Amino acid sequence: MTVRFGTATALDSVDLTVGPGERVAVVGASGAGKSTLLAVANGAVPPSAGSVEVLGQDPAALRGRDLRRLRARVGTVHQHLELAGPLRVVHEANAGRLGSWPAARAAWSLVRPQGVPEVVAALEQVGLADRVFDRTDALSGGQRQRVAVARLLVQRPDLVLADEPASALDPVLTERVLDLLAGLASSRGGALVVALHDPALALRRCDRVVGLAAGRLVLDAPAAALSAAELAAFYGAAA
Ligand SMILES: Nc1ncnc2c1ncn2[C@@H]1O[C@H](COP(=O)(O)OP(=O)(O)OP(=O)(O)O)[C@@H](O)[C@H]1O
Repeated sequence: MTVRFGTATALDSVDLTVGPGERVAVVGASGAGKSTLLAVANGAVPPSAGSVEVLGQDPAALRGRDLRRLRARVGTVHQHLELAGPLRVVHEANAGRLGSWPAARAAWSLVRPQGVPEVVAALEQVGLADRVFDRTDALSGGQRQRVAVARLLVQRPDLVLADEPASALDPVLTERVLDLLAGLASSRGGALVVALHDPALALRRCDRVVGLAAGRLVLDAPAAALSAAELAAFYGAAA
């Protein structure tokens, strides 16, 4: 599959299959195409050429309820955290499951938050249980990142996509968040695909590493077959 933005080719003839239960790190220099790959996988960006199947379905072929059902099964932590400013943390966390609620319940939840115990349990896992009714625009970058992870814990997707999910976190929280995302995917028998800039983290937390350079898939290997030094060199070579 190929993705072009105007004259720029973000992904160039990338052929990749991720199976259930896999934990895949996506590595590569800035601009290599990692975010685009994840955006294709969650159906946000359609390929310019070729095809994409997400959980056995082509998102571009789905409309209405079928598309909402597929979206409810895919959880994404975005690199640039798109948390809506004036919303409370509880609403942001609940956004993960709006797709699986009837429209009336979703709307009512903005007035009187629904499912608060599950939200609190998810926030507890990321160390933010005391911020449930705070505004998201009052949170630090790392706290926002953790709210985004809590949103996925509430959503319980079958496929977990994460774009630098721990970029604003300290080392302890980084490990915790990676644990949670991997656990979430494996508890549903699904896959985790995570873009990471830290080679050692990629090797420690994932069982497969795919590498992109200028939109091309140039590495696809079991983590056990790679060393951190080799991966670090890959970043350097791809820059
Ligand atoms: N919406 C867009 N419009 C135009 N070009 C885009 C768009 N999104 C991405 N690109 C281009 O596609 C290429 C791949 O970008 P992408 O964001 O996927 O890289 P990345 O590996 O995630 O980088 P980073 O590590 O810096 O986040 C880049 O050259 C980028 O400029």
